[in-house]
Amino acid sequence: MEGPEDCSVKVAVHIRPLIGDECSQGCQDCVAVVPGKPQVQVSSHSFTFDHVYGNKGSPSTVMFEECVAPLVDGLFQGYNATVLAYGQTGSGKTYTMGTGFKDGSDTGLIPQVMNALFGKIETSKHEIEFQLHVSFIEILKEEVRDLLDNSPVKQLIQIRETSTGVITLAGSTEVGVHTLKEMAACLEQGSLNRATGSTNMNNQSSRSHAIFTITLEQMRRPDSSAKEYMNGEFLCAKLHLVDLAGSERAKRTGSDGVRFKEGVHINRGLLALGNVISALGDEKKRKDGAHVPYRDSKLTRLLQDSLGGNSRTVMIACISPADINVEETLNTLKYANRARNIKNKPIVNRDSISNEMHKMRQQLEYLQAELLYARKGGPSLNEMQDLKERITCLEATNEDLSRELHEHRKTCSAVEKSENKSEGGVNYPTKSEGLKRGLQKMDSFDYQMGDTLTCTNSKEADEEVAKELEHSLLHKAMEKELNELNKLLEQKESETVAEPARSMGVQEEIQSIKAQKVQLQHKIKQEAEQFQQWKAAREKELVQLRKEGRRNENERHKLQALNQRQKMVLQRKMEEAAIATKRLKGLLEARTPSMRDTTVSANGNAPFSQQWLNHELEVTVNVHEVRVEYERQSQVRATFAEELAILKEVDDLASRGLSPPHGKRYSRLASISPNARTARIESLENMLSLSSNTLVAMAAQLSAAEERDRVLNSRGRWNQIRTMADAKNLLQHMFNAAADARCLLWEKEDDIKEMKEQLNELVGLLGQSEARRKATEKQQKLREQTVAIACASSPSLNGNVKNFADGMSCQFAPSSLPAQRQLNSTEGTADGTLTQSGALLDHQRKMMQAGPSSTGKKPSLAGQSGRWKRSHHQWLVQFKWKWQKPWRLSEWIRHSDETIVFGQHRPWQNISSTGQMEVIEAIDTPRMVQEQ
Ligand SMILES: Nc1ncnc2c1ncn2[C@@H]1O[C@H](COP(=O)(O)OP(=O)(O)OP(=O)(O)O)[C@@H](O)[C@H]1O
Repeated sequence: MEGPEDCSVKVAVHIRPLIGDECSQGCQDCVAVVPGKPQVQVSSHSFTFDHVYGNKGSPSTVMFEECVAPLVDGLFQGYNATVLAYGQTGSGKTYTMGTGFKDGSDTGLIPQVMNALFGKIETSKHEIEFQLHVSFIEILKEEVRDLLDNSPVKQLIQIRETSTGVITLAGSTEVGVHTLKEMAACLEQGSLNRATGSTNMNNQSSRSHAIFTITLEQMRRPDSSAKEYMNGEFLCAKLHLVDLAGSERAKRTGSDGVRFKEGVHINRGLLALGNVISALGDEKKRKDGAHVPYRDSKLTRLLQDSLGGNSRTVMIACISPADINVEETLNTLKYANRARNIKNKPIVNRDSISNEMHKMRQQLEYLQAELLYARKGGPSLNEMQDLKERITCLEATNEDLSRELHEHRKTCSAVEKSENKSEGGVNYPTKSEGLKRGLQKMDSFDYQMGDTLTCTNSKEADEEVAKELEHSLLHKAMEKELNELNKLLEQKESETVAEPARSMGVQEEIQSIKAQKVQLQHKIKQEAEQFQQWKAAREKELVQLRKEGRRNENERHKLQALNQRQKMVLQRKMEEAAIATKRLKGLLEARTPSMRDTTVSANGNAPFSQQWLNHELEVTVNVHEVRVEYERQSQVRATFAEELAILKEVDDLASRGLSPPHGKRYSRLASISPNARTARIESLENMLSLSSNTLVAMAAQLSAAEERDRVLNSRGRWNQIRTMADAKNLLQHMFNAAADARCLLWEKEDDIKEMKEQLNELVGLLGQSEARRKATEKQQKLREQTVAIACASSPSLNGNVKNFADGMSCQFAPSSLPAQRQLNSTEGTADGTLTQSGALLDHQRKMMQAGPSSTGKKPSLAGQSGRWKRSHHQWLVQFKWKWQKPWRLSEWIRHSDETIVFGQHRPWQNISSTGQMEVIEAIDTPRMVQEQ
């Protein structure tokens, strides 16, 4: 073992772009990178790391060269190394590491590591003998699984501890690999075997920690001169490439139901790393085991070995830039920031025993070879040495030539590419022409669809004017021609009168002129008809357009109103959320009273320790409030975003002259006019950006609360209680608070129960009222028919019967009252069936008995009917009030009985029932009256 080297964990943040789901949810990019600096800004928080990639930080393509390539170099010097990807689900860990490796794709760090590794081996294989092994395991819940196990029945790997305290994995496959292809096959096989599931944020979510370990053994060839980086004979180093499980709060992933059990473990990414970090950073905590998250402490140690300790470690903190994920992003960044403070102690691994064995093995080989040649009488050892040197020389030449060839090929392909590029350049005008055409098409489409109100579309108006002009010119021309023919005819006719001798030739001319005249008249008529037809069609078209225009206009107004209403509601909600967030911020930033201080404060308030407890409870409730609000707002935003996505899709299709496909998704939004669509898109975009700021602010406070909670928990929230008396005091206080809360909860639940019952009754009443309305309508129709028949048979009765019928309908038809008033006025429960309103009546009876009405007078049912004539709403209010203040029950009943206006008989109850009246009563007479 060589001397220690101090090395802190390097942290690089990788910001992936917004992905499909986030874009369709209307998420905004809320992560900014300070230009030219490895600094990330989210909301008002700013973090500095060793590197920042993506989102206009350094390009992701240089991540390998800057962060991982030095570790690969170190591997050849015998240093263990670890690269671990950390972050919430869907933040790009698997993508960054390449542990979802398929079909030889070389995106991701691991494929690049493999390339670099074999590249380096290739250049020094003549000096050094290399052996490579890989293992690929995943830790899912508490189990370690071998991803390279090909057997049909897979055995779980046992974690064992040797007598020297080294943690080993019994039964994990270590595959010896010789080529890049073989190593890639292992990565691919393991990637396919990984446990994946679907979460709200990632369809293909890896639900476990995956550790791909490359073990590199190096033995210097006896004749090697490669001393510059290999002091000893034998080196062994491991490179752990770790893709941790998502670090998010389990609830947000939505991995519930069947996946609940695993959901409990989702935080393990965070916990395991947290454990390692605290274990590495704080010896004391490691000893008392306060941070061991796994039941199996060996598992924790395995992770510690893999994730840090004596290796050079780079942590890539993967984050999503979407505002919807801002809380987890902030948590990740805070975590990553803490990881930078961890100091590891990388060491060069030299195994002295293997070193010795290797030397002896080589010696043995040498002696065996010598013996063989001596027996066969082959070339002497010196000759052999010469031959070997020649071979080495030839191999070196070969290598030089290969390198040259490689360089040459590279140059050729670069030239080819640039040629292709320049050829491709020829296409640009074509492409841009296509784009131009598309734009033109869009323009003309908008132009046509732009305003369908009237013929204000200037093109159509121009056409119309031209057509009318053409018609009038033609008409005038033909009229002129007709006039001329008439004149000519007159002239010819007068000629025949003046000179009858010439009449024979003139008569022919006259006939011809007359024929021409008839033809022309026919043409004029035809043209006039055609014009009229065109005009009628145009009128019809205009009427249609006006109708459509009016419909569009209505729709536009409606949408405008909807936009405004939604915006107002959203603004109000945002304001409420902002107030809650501000309150939470205040609470989080407030100086909390010390829990240890049990003295009573100077102003006579509760002891500081109790104030502390109250404060903590308030923070908890506020955090809950903000979180609930946050979830709600996110949902609202998702709805807006979905609508926006559909509208944009429809817009895009329309711009290409296509109509949206049939289906539920489009049915509601496809038919709105282009103008209304544009306005709605604008409004939705506005609302989305409005909600984004509030969401980010809320998430920032939630993250701060989580951080505060973490700090409190790590300090041991209750550690400050030192004496039993303090504990008892606080316990009593807590008990009181819990009891108060429970009582309040009981009251609220009781209220809810009451309200539900009352709601059911109201629904029942509404149903009855509706049935009555229908029956009365039927009656009204019947009556009208009777009146009509009567009028028809005796016209003299007409006026009287009609007045009588009108009078009756005004008097009796409940439908003449608005529905709400019917419900609130008299019929109410008194008209309802006893079965449906039984509970309420029972209750009422009980109250009657309990109250001063039990003075001996048996309340009449008619009296009860009067009680129910009170507004139901009033009754509800009093009923609720009574339950909230039970001690005022008797007072309320007395008051209630005194003020009740007892029922007045309905006028129709006294009317002698004949004819139609009987029918009305049969339907309208309240059951209460029937009971009576
Ligand atoms: N840099 C990137 N560029 C483009 N797409 C990316 C990038 N990083 C991740 N993605 C995409 O984001 C999605 C989620 O990525 P990935 O599966 O790597 O997340 P993860 O952090 O490993 O999630 P989990 O913890 O759930 O396994 C994938 O569809 C992936 O293709």
